[in-house]
Amino acid sequence: LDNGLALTPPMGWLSWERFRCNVDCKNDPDNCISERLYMKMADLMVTEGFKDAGYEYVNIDDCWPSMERDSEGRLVADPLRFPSGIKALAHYVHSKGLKLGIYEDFGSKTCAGYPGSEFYMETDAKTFASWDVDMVKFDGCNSDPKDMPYGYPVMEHFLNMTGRPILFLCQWPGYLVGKGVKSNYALIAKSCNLWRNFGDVTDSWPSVLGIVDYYGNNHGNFSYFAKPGAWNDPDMLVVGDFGLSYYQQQAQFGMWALFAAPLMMSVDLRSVTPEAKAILLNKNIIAINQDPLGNQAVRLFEVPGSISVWVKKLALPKPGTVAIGILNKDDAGVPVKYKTSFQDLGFTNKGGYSVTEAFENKPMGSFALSQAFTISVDPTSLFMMIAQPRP
Ligand SMILES: OC[C@@H]1[C@H](O)[C@H](O)[C@@H](O)CN1C(=S)Nc1ccc(F)cc1
Repeated sequence: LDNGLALTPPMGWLSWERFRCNVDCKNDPDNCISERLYMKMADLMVTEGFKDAGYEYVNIDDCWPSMERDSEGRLVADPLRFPSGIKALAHYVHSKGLKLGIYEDFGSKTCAGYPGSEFYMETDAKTFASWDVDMVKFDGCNSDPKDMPYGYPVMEHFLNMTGRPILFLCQWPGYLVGKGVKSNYALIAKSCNLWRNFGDVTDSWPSVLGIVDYYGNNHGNFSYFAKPGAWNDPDMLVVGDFGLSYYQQQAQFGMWALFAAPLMMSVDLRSVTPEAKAILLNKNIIAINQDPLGNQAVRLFEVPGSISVWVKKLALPKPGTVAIGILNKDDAGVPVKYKTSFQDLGFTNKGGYSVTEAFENKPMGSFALSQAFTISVDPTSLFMMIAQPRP
């Protein structure tokens, strides 16, 4: 969507995967969906260095509103859980130099059964702008997927008419998967700054691999529609949660960097471990994700159940630079040894490449174009290197 926003993939924090629809503030005040939770996470994004690393959105998801709209048909935040209101919360988040995201749904109700935006899109767009909200995630539950190619552009129009720059996250293509309705990615990229095109991530390695496979298969060639202002969204990061091993957390972070995905953490920043924090703050990997060229990685090939090789073109530190990821899905004990050369990978720079391992920023030396080299990739891990063309 050409609204001047998201020129690089958005970065931030989103409550859903880690906090879900916990509305029991009476018995669980520290973890329920409330203004206190978002204010706390905003505070920690600043004090723990996430803001400095580029994370800027603090996003509310489902379950925030009252079950009833007001007499003017406007959405109202739950008064017990958001007593100050969304506008005050937005101002608090802005006072920290961050941005606030909110959630609604194209249908009659949200996925969790809260009031949806159907028949209220103009009202809701105006309400969000009046609250100084910076991003809207527009879900697709309880709606007819056939209406989405008409409805999502209309919501974008209403948001645009408010005159406030608001990042628009569409769930549109994700609801067309398996419905026999082909996604029109040209129209989607014209109407949305980012779009979820597959199922919800959960806190598990199989869930992450399912998304990786979908992106590798690239049905409808959606990866070619990624560009500044328009991004494929493989859903949240679960780095720092419970289900992934250290190396699997590193692998998700690296793969999302290669996807040019929004980097939306869904983690309790009050208890994130130093290891998980180091992954989330890895400057080298964030630079791959935020590269100004806005190219999304494609999978060159895959050995089923074993390694797959992914390439993302970069503009920095100089044109011709590429990030190369080698993902090993194999969980049978020993590392997989992968022998190749830049020529075998389809590269052509006559001077060869100088290579750095990306996670630890360790120089690997220079390789002539046809020079063979072997990479050892540990089980359920990602090896990531940056290759710069040599003159
Ligand atoms: O309720 C909101 C929640 C989150 O916003 C996700 O990111 C969205 O993809 C939608 N969503 C959920 S749980 N959607 C959903 C997930 C599984 C299901 F069987 C029915 C609905």
